[in-house]
Amino acid sequence: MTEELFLRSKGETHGRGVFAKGSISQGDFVLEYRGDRIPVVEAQRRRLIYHESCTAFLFMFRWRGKTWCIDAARDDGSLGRLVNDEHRRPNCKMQNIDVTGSPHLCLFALMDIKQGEEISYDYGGEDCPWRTETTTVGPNALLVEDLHTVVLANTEVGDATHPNIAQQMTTVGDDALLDGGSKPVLSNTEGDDDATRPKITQQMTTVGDDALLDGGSKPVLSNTEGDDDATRPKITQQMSTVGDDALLDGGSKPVLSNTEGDDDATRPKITHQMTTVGDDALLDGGSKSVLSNTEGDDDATRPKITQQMTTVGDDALLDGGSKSVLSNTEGDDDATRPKITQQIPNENEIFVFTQSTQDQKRT
Ligand SMILES: C[S@@+](CC[C@H](N)C(=O)[O-])C[C@H]1O[C@@H](n2cnc3c(N)ncnc32)[C@H](O)[C@@H]1O
Repeated sequence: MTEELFLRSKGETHGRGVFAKGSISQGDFVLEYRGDRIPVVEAQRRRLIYHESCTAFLFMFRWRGKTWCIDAARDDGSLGRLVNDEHRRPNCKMQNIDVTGSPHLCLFALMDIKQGEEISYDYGGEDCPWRTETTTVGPNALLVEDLHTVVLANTEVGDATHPNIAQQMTTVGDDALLDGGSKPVLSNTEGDDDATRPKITQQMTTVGDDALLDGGSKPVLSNTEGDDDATRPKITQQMSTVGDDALLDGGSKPVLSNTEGDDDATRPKITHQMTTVGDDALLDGGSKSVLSNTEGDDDATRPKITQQMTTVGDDALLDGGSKSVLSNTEGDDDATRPKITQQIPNENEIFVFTQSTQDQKRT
Protein backbone atom coordinates (compact mmCIF):
# COMPACT_ATOMS: atom_id res chain seq x y z
CA MET A 1 0.00 0.00 0.00
CA THR A 2 2.77 2.36 0.75
CA GLU A 3 3.66 2.65 -2.87
CA GLU A 4 0.44 4.58 -3.09
CA LEU A 5 1.49 7.04 -0.48
CA PHE A 6 3.85 9.91 -0.38
CA LEU A 7 5.38 12.17 2.17
CA ARG A 8 5.00 15.89 2.18
CA SER A 9 5.82 18.70 4.48
CA LYS A 10 2.80 20.33 5.98
CA GLY A 11 4.66 23.29 7.26
CA GLU A 12 5.24 24.78 10.60
CA THR A 13 2.93 23.06 12.95
CA HIS A 14 2.47 19.61 11.58
CA GLY A 15 5.85 18.81 10.20
CA ARG A 16 5.55 16.10 7.63
CA GLY A 17 2.48 14.16 6.73
CA VAL A 18 1.63 11.11 4.70
CA PHE A 19 -0.70 11.48 1.76
CA ALA A 20 -2.50 9.17 -0.61
CA LYS A 21 -1.04 9.07 -4.05
CA GLY A 22 -3.98 7.07 -5.26
CA SER A 23 -7.37 6.22 -3.93
CA ILE A 24 -7.62 3.92 -0.95
CA SER A 25 -10.71 1.95 -0.17
CA GLN A 26 -12.35 1.63 3.17
CA GLY A 27 -10.87 -1.30 5.00
CA ASP A 28 -7.62 -1.28 3.13
CA PHE A 29 -4.40 -1.88 4.91
CA VAL A 30 -2.53 1.37 4.61
CA LEU A 31 0.65 1.30 6.63
CA GLU A 32 2.47 -0.37 9.40
CA TYR A 33 3.83 1.63 12.26
CA ARG A 34 7.24 0.12 12.17
CA GLY A 35 10.00 0.34 14.66
CA ASP A 36 11.78 -1.52 17.36
CA ARG A 37 9.50 -3.52 19.52
CA ILE A 38 10.73 -3.15 23.03
CA PRO A 39 9.43 -3.92 26.50
CA VAL A 40 8.05 -1.13 28.55
CA VAL A 41 11.12 -0.96 30.74
CA GLU A 42 13.27 -0.28 27.77
CA ALA A 43 10.77 2.25 26.52
CA GLN A 44 10.99 4.06 29.80
CA ARG A 45 14.71 4.08 29.62
CA ARG A 46 14.74 5.42 26.11
CA ARG A 47 12.24 8.04 26.89
CA LEU A 48 14.50 9.40 29.54
CA ILE A 49 17.40 9.74 27.20
CA TYR A 50 15.58 10.72 24.05
CA HIS A 51 15.01 14.21 23.01
CA GLU A 52 11.39 15.08 23.44
CA SER A 53 10.83 15.18 19.74
CA CYS A 54 11.87 11.56 19.57
CA THR A 55 9.60 10.48 22.36
CA ALA A 56 6.76 11.29 20.02
CA PHE A 57 7.60 8.07 18.26
CA LEU A 58 7.24 5.81 21.27
CA PHE A 59 4.03 3.94 20.71
CA MET A 60 2.87 2.06 23.76
CA PHE A 61 0.41 -0.75 23.59
CA ARG A 62 -0.73 -3.81 25.43
CA TRP A 63 -0.22 -7.22 24.05
CA ARG A 64 -0.47 -10.60 25.66
CA GLY A 65 -0.87 -9.10 29.04
CA LYS A 66 2.20 -6.96 28.87
CA THR A 67 2.99 -3.46 27.89
CA TRP A 68 5.09 -3.04 24.81
CA CYS A 69 6.34 -0.19 22.79
CA ILE A 70 7.09 0.27 19.15
CA ASP A 71 9.89 2.74 19.07
CA ALA A 72 9.89 4.39 15.69
CA ALA A 73 12.24 7.20 16.60
CA ARG A 74 14.84 5.76 14.35
CA ASP A 75 13.98 6.68 10.84
CA ASP A 76 13.90 3.43 8.97
CA GLY A 77 12.32 4.96 5.95
CA SER A 78 8.86 3.72 6.66
CA LEU A 79 5.94 6.06 6.51
CA GLY A 80 3.84 4.73 9.31
CA ARG A 81 5.80 6.70 11.84
CA LEU A 82 5.02 9.92 10.05
CA VAL A 83 1.26 9.76 9.99
CA ASN A 84 -0.26 12.67 11.84
CA ASP A 85 -2.97 12.81 14.42
CA GLU A 86 -6.56 13.66 13.57
CA HIS A 87 -9.06 13.16 16.30
CA ARG A 88 -12.12 14.73 14.74
CA ARG A 89 -12.35 12.82 11.55
CA PRO A 90 -9.50 10.38 11.16
CA ASN A 91 -9.55 8.34 8.01
CA CYS A 92 -7.56 5.45 9.41
CA LYS A 93 -7.43 3.41 12.53
CA MET A 94 -4.57 1.57 14.17
CA GLN A 95 -4.94 -2.12 14.70
CA ASN A 96 -2.68 -4.55 16.38
CA ILE A 97 -2.20 -7.35 13.93
CA ASP A 98 -0.72 -10.43 15.42
CA VAL A 99 1.39 -12.08 12.81
CA THR A 100 2.64 -15.46 13.79
CA GLY A 101 2.92 -14.42 17.34
CA SER A 102 4.31 -10.96 16.86
CA PRO A 103 2.33 -7.77 17.12
CA HIS A 104 2.24 -5.35 14.24
CA LEU A 105 0.63 -1.97 14.52
CA CYS A 106 -1.13 -1.43 11.25
CA LEU A 107 -3.28 1.37 9.93
CA PHE A 108 -6.45 0.51 8.09
CA ALA A 109 -8.67 2.88 6.22
CA LEU A 110 -11.86 3.78 8.04
CA MET A 111 -13.33 5.23 4.89
CA ASP A 112 -12.56 5.69 1.27
CA ILE A 113 -9.60 7.99 0.93
CA LYS A 114 -9.15 10.06 -2.17
CA GLN A 115 -5.98 10.81 -3.98
CA GLY A 116 -4.13 13.63 -2.32
CA GLU A 117 -5.82 13.30 1.04
CA GLU A 118 -3.70 13.06 4.12
CA ILE A 119 -3.58 9.80 5.98
CA SER A 120 -4.50 10.31 9.61
CA TYR A 121 -5.58 8.52 12.70
CA ASP A 122 -6.55 9.37 16.20
CA TYR A 123 -3.57 9.28 18.49
CA GLY A 124 -6.00 9.20 21.34
CA GLY A 125 -5.37 10.83 24.62
CA GLU A 126 -6.33 14.31 25.54
CA ASP A 127 -3.14 16.18 25.82
CA CYS A 128 -1.93 16.52 22.29
CA PRO A 129 -0.87 20.15 22.33
CA TRP A 130 -1.89 20.81 18.75
CA ARG A 131 -5.49 20.12 19.60
CA THR A 132 -5.67 23.15 21.76
CA GLU A 133 -2.84 25.32 20.61
CA THR A 134 -2.63 27.06 17.33
CA THR A 135 0.90 28.26 17.40
CA THR A 136 3.63 26.42 19.15
CA VAL A 137 3.33 22.73 18.69
CA GLY A 138 5.64 20.47 20.48
CA PRO A 139 6.12 16.79 20.04
CA ASN A 140 4.03 14.41 21.92
CA ALA A 141 4.02 10.76 22.51
CA LEU A 142 1.83 8.66 20.36
CA LEU A 143 -1.36 7.53 21.82
CA VAL A 144 -3.98 5.48 20.17
CA GLU A 145 -7.25 4.52 21.60
CA ASP A 146 -8.92 1.25 21.36
CA LEU A 147 -6.20 -0.70 19.74
CA HIS A 148 -7.44 -4.17 19.15
CA THR A 149 -5.28 -7.12 18.63
CA VAL A 150 -6.21 -8.83 15.45
CA VAL A 151 -5.06 -12.37 15.48
CA LEU A 152 -3.95 -13.86 12.28
CA ALA A 153 -4.54 -17.39 11.32
CA ASN A 154 -2.40 -19.96 13.01
CA THR A 155 -1.56 -17.71 15.85
CA GLU A 156 -2.57 -18.03 19.39
CA VAL A 157 -3.19 -14.59 20.64
CA GLY A 158 -6.55 -14.54 22.17
CA ASP A 159 -8.45 -11.50 21.23
CA ALA A 160 -11.88 -12.66 20.42
CA THR A 161 -12.69 -9.60 18.44
CA HIS A 162 -11.44 -10.15 15.00
CA PRO A 163 -11.81 -7.86 12.11
CA ASN A 164 -13.78 -8.66 9.11
CA ILE A 165 -11.05 -9.71 6.86
CA ALA A 166 -11.36 -10.34 3.21
CA GLN A 167 -7.80 -10.47 2.18
CA GLN A 168 -4.78 -12.52 2.31
CA MET A 169 -1.33 -11.71 3.40
CA THR A 170 1.27 -12.95 1.06
CA THR A 171 4.68 -13.89 2.17
CA VAL A 172 7.85 -14.66 0.40
CA GLY A 173 11.43 -15.22 1.27
CA ASP A 174 13.04 -15.89 4.56
CA ASP A 175 10.69 -13.96 6.68
CA ALA A 176 7.57 -15.44 5.34
CA LEU A 177 4.72 -14.92 7.63
CA LEU A 178 3.02 -18.17 7.37
CA ASP A 179 5.63 -20.23 5.76
CA GLY A 180 4.18 -20.26 2.40
CA GLY A 181 3.04 -17.93 -0.20
CA SER A 182 -0.40 -16.55 -0.20
CA LYS A 183 -1.79 -18.32 2.71
CA PRO A 184 -4.63 -16.56 4.31
CA VAL A 185 -3.33 -14.84 7.30
CA LEU A 186 -6.04 -12.56 8.39
CA SER A 187 -8.30 -15.45 8.47
CA ASN A 188 -11.57 -14.83 10.05
CA THR A 189 -14.25 -13.04 8.19
CA GLU A 190 -17.00 -14.06 10.48
CA GLY A 191 -17.95 -13.30 13.95
CA ASP A 192 -16.57 -9.87 14.13
CA ASP A 193 -18.15 -8.35 17.14
CA ASP A 194 -16.75 -4.97 16.44
CA ALA A 195 -18.82 -3.32 13.81
CA THR A 196 -16.61 -0.34 13.79
CA ARG A 197 -13.51 -2.24 13.01
CA PRO A 198 -12.29 -1.55 9.53
CA LYS A 199 -12.32 -4.35 7.14
CA ILE A 200 -9.02 -5.64 6.05
CA THR A 201 -9.07 -5.78 2.36
CA GLN A 202 -5.45 -5.51 1.62
CA GLN A 203 -2.61 -7.77 1.22
CA MET A 204 0.53 -7.47 3.20
CA THR A 205 3.53 -8.85 1.53
CA THR A 206 6.62 -9.84 3.30
CA VAL A 207 9.93 -10.52 1.80
CA GLY A 208 13.33 -11.65 2.92
CA ASP A 209 16.27 -9.62 3.90
CA ASP A 210 14.90 -6.21 4.39
CA ALA A 211 14.19 -5.57 0.80
CA LEU A 212 12.73 -2.34 1.94
CA LEU A 213 14.49 0.91 1.74
CA ASP A 214 17.79 0.26 0.25
CA GLY A 215 18.78 3.81 -0.09
CA GLY A 216 21.65 3.28 2.19
CA SER A 217 20.23 4.49 5.37
CA LYS A 218 22.42 4.20 8.33
CA PRO A 219 21.00 3.57 11.66
CA VAL A 220 21.66 5.99 14.34
CA LEU A 221 20.39 3.95 17.13
CA SER A 222 22.25 0.78 16.83
CA ASN A 223 19.50 -1.65 16.62
CA THR A 224 18.45 -1.46 13.10
CA GLU A 225 19.56 -4.94 12.96
CA GLY A 226 18.45 -5.27 16.44
CA ASP A 227 14.92 -6.15 16.09
CA ASP A 228 14.36 -8.00 19.24
CA ASP A 229 11.89 -10.15 17.53
CA ALA A 230 13.63 -12.38 15.13
CA THR A 231 10.36 -13.79 14.06
CA ARG A 232 8.96 -10.53 12.99
CA PRO A 233 8.13 -10.60 9.33
CA LYS A 234 9.43 -7.83 7.30
CA ILE A 235 6.88 -5.81 5.54
CA THR A 236 7.73 -4.36 2.27
CA GLN A 237 6.18 -1.05 2.59
CA GLN A 238 7.33 1.03 -0.21
CA MET A 239 7.42 4.69 -0.37
CA SER A 240 6.89 7.20 -3.02
CA THR A 241 8.31 10.60 -3.06
CA VAL A 242 7.35 13.95 -4.28
CA GLY A 243 9.14 17.18 -4.57
CA ASP A 244 11.62 18.07 -1.96
CA ASP A 245 10.60 15.29 0.25
CA ALA A 246 11.97 12.60 -1.92
CA LEU A 247 12.14 9.53 0.15
CA LEU A 248 14.14 7.06 -1.74
CA ASP A 249 16.68 9.14 -3.39
CA GLY A 250 19.44 6.73 -2.76
CA GLY A 251 21.12 8.91 -0.26
CA SER A 252 19.42 8.64 2.96
CA LYS A 253 20.37 11.15 5.47
CA PRO A 254 20.64 10.48 9.08
CA VAL A 255 17.78 11.76 11.00
CA LEU A 256 19.40 13.64 13.68
CA SER A 257 22.51 14.32 11.85
CA ASN A 258 21.78 16.70 9.14
CA THR A 259 21.54 20.25 10.01
CA GLU A 260 21.13 21.34 6.49
CA GLY A 261 18.22 21.39 4.23
CA ASP A 262 15.57 21.40 6.79
CA ASP A 263 12.67 22.91 5.06
CA ASP A 264 10.69 23.26 8.18
CA ALA A 265 12.20 25.96 10.23
CA THR A 266 9.57 25.64 12.85
CA ARG A 267 10.20 22.08 13.66
CA PRO A 268 11.19 21.65 17.25
CA LYS A 269 14.83 21.99 17.56
CA ILE A 270 17.02 19.25 18.80
CA THR A 271 20.13 20.23 20.46
CA HIS A 272 21.68 16.87 20.66
CA GLN A 273 22.59 14.47 18.08
CA MET A 274 23.23 10.84 18.36
CA THR A 275 25.87 9.07 16.55
CA THR A 276 26.69 5.48 16.32
CA VAL A 277 30.07 4.06 16.68
CA GLY A 278 31.47 1.18 14.83
CA ASP A 279 30.15 0.30 11.44
CA ASP A 280 27.20 2.55 11.54
CA ALA A 281 28.96 5.55 12.80
CA LEU A 282 27.39 8.67 11.50
CA LEU A 283 29.16 11.29 13.37
CA ASP A 284 32.44 11.01 15.04
CA GLY A 285 32.64 14.09 17.05
CA GLY A 286 33.38 14.10 20.69
CA SER A 287 30.53 12.61 22.43
CA LYS A 288 29.03 11.30 25.50
CA SER A 289 28.06 7.78 25.89
CA VAL A 290 24.33 7.71 25.98
CA LEU A 291 22.78 4.51 25.00
CA SER A 292 25.56 2.44 26.25
CA ASN A 293 23.82 0.48 28.85
CA THR A 294 22.59 -2.84 27.86
CA GLU A 295 22.44 -4.08 31.35
CA GLY A 296 19.12 -4.34 32.93
CA ASP A 297 17.45 -4.77 29.65
CA ASP A 298 14.87 -7.36 30.05
CA ASP A 299 15.35 -8.49 26.53
CA ALA A 300 18.53 -10.41 26.38
CA THR A 301 18.28 -10.77 22.66
CA ARG A 302 18.53 -7.11 22.01
CA PRO A 303 21.78 -6.06 20.47
CA LYS A 304 23.96 -3.87 22.47
CA ILE A 305 23.64 -0.22 21.89
CA THR A 306 26.85 1.55 21.48
CA GLN A 307 25.91 4.93 20.27
CA GLN A 308 27.29 8.09 21.43
CA MET A 309 25.66 11.40 21.56
CA THR A 310 27.15 14.56 20.38
CA THR A 311 25.78 17.97 20.68
CA VAL A 312 25.03 19.83 17.56
CA GLY A 313 23.39 22.95 16.40
CA ASP A 314 19.81 23.83 16.08
CA ASP A 315 18.46 21.81 13.31
CA ALA A 316 19.31 18.33 14.18
CA LEU A 317 15.79 17.07 14.26
CA LEU A 318 14.37 14.02 12.72
CA ASP A 319 15.53 13.33 9.29
CA GLY A 320 16.64 16.74 8.63
CA GLY A 321 13.44 18.19 7.56
CA SER A 322 11.59 15.94 5.31
CA LYS A 323 14.47 15.32 3.08
CA SER A 324 14.77 11.71 3.78
CA VAL A 325 12.86 8.95 5.24
CA LEU A 326 15.66 6.58 5.10
CA SER A 327 17.51 8.14 7.83
CA ASN A 328 17.76 7.37 11.37
CA THR A 329 17.96 8.81 14.68
CA GLU A 330 17.56 9.82 18.14
CA GLY A 331 18.96 10.90 21.36
CA ASP A 332 18.64 12.93 24.35
CA ASP A 333 20.76 13.47 27.28
CA ASP A 334 18.44 15.62 29.18
CA ALA A 335 18.74 14.44 32.69
CA THR A 336 16.23 16.98 33.77
CA ARG A 337 13.36 15.32 32.08
CA PRO A 338 10.70 14.32 34.53
CA LYS A 339 10.66 10.76 35.48
CA ILE A 340 7.83 8.59 34.49
CA THR A 341 5.63 6.74 36.78
CA GLN A 342 4.46 3.67 35.11
CA GLN A 343 0.93 2.49 35.08
CA ILE A 344 -0.08 -0.86 33.89
CA PRO A 345 -3.05 -0.62 31.60
CA ASN A 346 -5.45 -3.30 30.82
CA GLU A 347 -5.05 -5.68 28.01
CA ASN A 348 -4.76 -3.98 24.67
CA GLU A 349 -4.85 -0.57 26.12
CA ILE A 350 -2.58 1.96 24.61
CA PHE A 351 -0.86 4.51 26.66
CA VAL A 352 1.99 6.83 26.34
CA PHE A 353 4.27 8.95 28.31
CA THR A 354 3.21 12.45 28.29
CA GLN A 355 5.63 15.07 27.34
CA SER A 356 5.52 17.61 29.99
CA THR A 357 3.98 15.95 32.93
CA GLN A 358 4.93 13.06 35.02
CA ASP A 359 1.78 11.32 34.19
CA GLN A 360 1.33 8.49 31.95
CA LYS A 361 -1.87 8.73 30.06
CA ARG A 362 -3.99 5.82 29.48
CA THR A 363 -6.59 5.37 26.87
C1 LIG B 1 4.64 10.53 14.96
S1 LIG B 1 5.05 12.16 14.55
C2 LIG B 1 4.21 12.40 13.06
C3 LIG B 1 5.11 12.93 11.98
C4 LIG B 1 5.51 14.36 12.16
N1 LIG B 1 4.54 15.25 11.54
C5 LIG B 1 6.88 14.60 11.61
O1 LIG B 1 7.05 15.40 10.69
O2 LIG B 1 7.81 13.98 12.11
C6 LIG B 1 4.09 13.01 15.73
C7 LIG B 1 4.36 14.47 15.74
O3 LIG B 1 3.78 15.09 14.60
C8 LIG B 1 3.19 16.31 14.97
N2 LIG B 1 1.75 16.20 14.74
C9 LIG B 1 1.04 15.07 14.60
N3 LIG B 1 -0.25 15.33 14.39
C10 LIG B 1 -0.38 16.67 14.40
C11 LIG B 1 -1.46 17.56 14.25
N4 LIG B 1 -2.71 17.14 14.04
N5 LIG B 1 -1.21 18.89 14.31
C12 LIG B 1 0.03 19.35 14.53
N6 LIG B 1 1.12 18.55 14.68
C13 LIG B 1 0.91 17.22 14.62
C14 LIG B 1 3.52 16.55 16.42
O4 LIG B 1 4.69 17.30 16.49
C15 LIG B 1 3.76 15.15 16.92
O5 LIG B 1 4.60 15.12 18.03
